[in-house]
Amino acid sequence: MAAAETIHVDGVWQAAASGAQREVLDPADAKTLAVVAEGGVEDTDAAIAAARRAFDQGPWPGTPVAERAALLRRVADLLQRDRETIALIESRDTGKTLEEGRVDVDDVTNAFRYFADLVAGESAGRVVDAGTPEVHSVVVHEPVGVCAMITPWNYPLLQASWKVAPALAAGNTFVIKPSEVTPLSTVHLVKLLAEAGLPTGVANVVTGAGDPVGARLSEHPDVDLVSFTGGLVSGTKVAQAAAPTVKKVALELGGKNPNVVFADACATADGFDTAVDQALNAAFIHSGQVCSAGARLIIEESVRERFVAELARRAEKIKLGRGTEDGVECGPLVSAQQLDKTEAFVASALEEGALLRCGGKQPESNEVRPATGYFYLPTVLDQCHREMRVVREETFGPILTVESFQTEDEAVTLANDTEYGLAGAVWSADTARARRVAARLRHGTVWINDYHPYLPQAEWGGFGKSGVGRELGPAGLDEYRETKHVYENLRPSPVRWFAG
Ligand SMILES: NC(=O)c1ccc[n+]([C@@H]2O[C@H](COP(=O)([O-])OP(=O)(O)OC[C@H]3O[C@@H](n4cnc5c(N)ncnc54)[C@H](O)[C@@H]3O)[C@@H](O)[C@H]2O)c1
Ligand SMILES: C[N+](C)(C)CC=O
Repeated sequence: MAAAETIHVDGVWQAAASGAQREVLDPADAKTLAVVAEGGVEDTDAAIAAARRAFDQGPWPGTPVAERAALLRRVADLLQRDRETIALIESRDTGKTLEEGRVDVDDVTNAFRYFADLVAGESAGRVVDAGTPEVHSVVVHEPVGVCAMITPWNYPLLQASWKVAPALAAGNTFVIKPSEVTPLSTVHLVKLLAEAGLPTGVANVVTGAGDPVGARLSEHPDVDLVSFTGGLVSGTKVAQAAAPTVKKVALELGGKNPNVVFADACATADGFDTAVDQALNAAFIHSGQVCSAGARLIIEESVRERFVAELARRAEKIKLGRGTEDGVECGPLVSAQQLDKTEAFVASALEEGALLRCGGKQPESNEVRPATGYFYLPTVLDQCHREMRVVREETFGPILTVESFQTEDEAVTLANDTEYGLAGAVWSADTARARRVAARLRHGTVWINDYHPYLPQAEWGGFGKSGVGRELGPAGLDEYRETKHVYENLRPSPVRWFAG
């Protein structure tokens, strides 16, 4: 496979039909990391046609479930074999630390193993009691068909695996379009699928821009389902483009996620230490470029000053640098665009009256800011309120805003005061209160006394404008299946509805 042959159609790695290429940049120094094919409509149509043929005429949809599960387990083994290679690709492409890259590979592996076990453990269908022994009635699941998958740059392989693993488990074929910013690990995954023995044409990849590649996938009549993970603006366009063909649409969009801390969680030294540490983890892991980032700290007023002072002290000590270097805790932002966006959010927050507690600029030291890398200091903005743009919109950068409350009702109102509804957390030493608040939060995932864990067995997705549908868990498999009722009359006879 030559450098720019990153389009995979019908088992063949190839360059873009137009010959166009794109440079993928290393966000730590803005230098070229790789050159990939810049696919267009022609490449996308060819990939869809291959996936269509593989679904309509190929063996995969009819492959016994046990064999599909076995293939998924082989992919999991290959992912673990290549763990260091993939972690390095992911770290250099996204800027995240090598250790975060390793965790991603393990989570991806677990997703493949989970969906293998899930389908392998299912019964072939659900027998329905039709009320008479003369009828055999059964509800079965079948693959949806050709799936289009569009993924973001922050967790390229992880978000791909939450689509690819259930889609294959269910017997679908697919075309995947990774983010043009970070396409490299998806290309590697598709190579592993071939190595594991997936039939030709089942897995196709087109590297290229959202428009035209993602747009074409969304509108194409031969695509039966489009599963998108990314921002609200692009997700809305995908839904609009998909509507005329009434294909299934799954959207995993952004969040503006509250991290609610009650004073009782901070009553002991250990409790205080844990809540501060986890607030840092919530907001700044992967430089805040996480859909579920706890970017809004909503804290009980009585502990606000002590909590925020300690938080800012620790945030200032976060070690920035190239994600592959030992000891580095936060890498750069992924692109110049993300850096510009972060700077603009901080500037608008300060204009609107926020109090800067730390950060608020790029690091000055060359040691942590090599050449033109896209680094930005972890930033804490105190005295924020709901009218501020930085509180309402997803910043997707290393910015933590602080709001405070006096009562439980006020905490819940603030936490739900967002058009999104992806994730959030509540910290309290009072179990009854923590559960009461969790029950009132309008978010797809709620953590009590924790932040960020997700499990392949548990559905992931959002309320409100955080999306439509769920990934992971049994519902994450059902996204990729049609449900069919087969009603078999064992003693057919005339119904005589018509006399003649
Ligand atoms: N809910 C989740 O699980 C989850 C997970 C990760 C990221 N995200 C969200 O993703 C966003 C960050 O990722 P991003 O900046 O890559 O998002 P993005 O919306 O800019 O891009 C996502 C993908 O959509 C493609 N795209 C862009 N325009 C398109 C169009 N018109 N038609 C079809 N596809 C198009 C892009 O090329 C990319 O592959 C954040 O909002 C984040 O919250 C959500
Ligand atoms: C879904 N998650 C948390 C892995 C990545 C979100 O950006």
